[in-house]
Amino acid sequence: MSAAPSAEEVLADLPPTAAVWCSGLRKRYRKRTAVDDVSFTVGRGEVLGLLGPNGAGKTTVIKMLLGLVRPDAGEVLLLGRPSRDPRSRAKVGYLPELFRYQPWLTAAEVLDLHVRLAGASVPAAERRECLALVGLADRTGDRVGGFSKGMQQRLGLAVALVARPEFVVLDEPTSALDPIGRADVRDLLLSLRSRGVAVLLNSHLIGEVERVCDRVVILDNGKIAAEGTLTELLGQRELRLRLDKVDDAASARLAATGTLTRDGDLFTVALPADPDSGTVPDLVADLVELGVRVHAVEPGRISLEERLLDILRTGTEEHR
Ligand SMILES: Nc1ncnc2c1ncn2[C@@H]1O[C@H](COP(=O)(O)OP(=O)(O)OP(=O)(O)O)[C@@H](O)[C@H]1O
Repeated sequence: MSAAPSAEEVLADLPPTAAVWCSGLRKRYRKRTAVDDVSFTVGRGEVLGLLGPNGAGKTTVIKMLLGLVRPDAGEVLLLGRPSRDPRSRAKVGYLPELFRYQPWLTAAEVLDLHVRLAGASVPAAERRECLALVGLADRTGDRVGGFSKGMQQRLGLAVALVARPEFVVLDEPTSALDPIGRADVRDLLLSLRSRGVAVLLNSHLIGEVERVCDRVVILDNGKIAAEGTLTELLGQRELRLRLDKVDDAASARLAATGTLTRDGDLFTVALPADPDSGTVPDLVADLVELGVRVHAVEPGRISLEERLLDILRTGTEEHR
């Protein structure tokens, strides 16, 4: 008869817990309520965007998740354990909003220091790769005191990523970066997600959040004003086409792509939730083939920025 599995083996067979689970988080500073009854989850491999105006409570939530601020009420599980447990904290990478590294250290030394602080063992080649990943390959031996703001932010990203985290928290990771740097961070986030690493992204650059996040939590006055996937928050993707010479066959072709509405020569097709890359070009090619004259084709869905402003304005009115 085989021996009964150990508790470790039983745990290893369970589905992985969420990267973060928090429930009923509250925090007051004197008379000011910074965070009021906030609950959400970040799944493994999920990129969650945390949005909201200045002072909404985003950084306070992040600090409570990481055990850096003690909540007045509520609970947090980080990688399945209490957030103060060093075993979970060792697997979390954090880029704080305000940070400053020791100016007398070189980039490579800053990374070495953080690897040691995390109690991790990361081979030198991997540490160098990490600096290369954030675009600092040729500055590894330079002192941080001589770095530009954007270079310091890149180093901060390397620090957050170097100890092979399972959950990464990035508080305004691109505020000092140039457009190429921002695009690099986007690619970085997508590659983390593909490796099953969960990411919590706090950014005022809403277009950036819209491009990379699977789900968004919007905070306002310390409370969750809205949350959901982009499709839940923004509605389905639409395609708007300005067409003429549309006969029955062309109408049928349009309707086969998604629910069709028409207003004169403006046709709107609600696209499937996850259209493949051929959906739109195939439709246009078929319409042309059917003799339709295609004057314009444009995506139609409100942007996350418009939706955010709408939610915050409505919230404010409800508040009055
Ligand atoms: N240590 C503190 N002492 C007193 N009040 C604080 C402290 N930290 C945060 N607050 C207050 O809590 C509220 C939320 O602040 P928080 O920094 O979490 O907002 P935020 O959403 O991250 O803002 P921003 O987008 O400007 O970074 C603010 O009213 C702030 O003044």
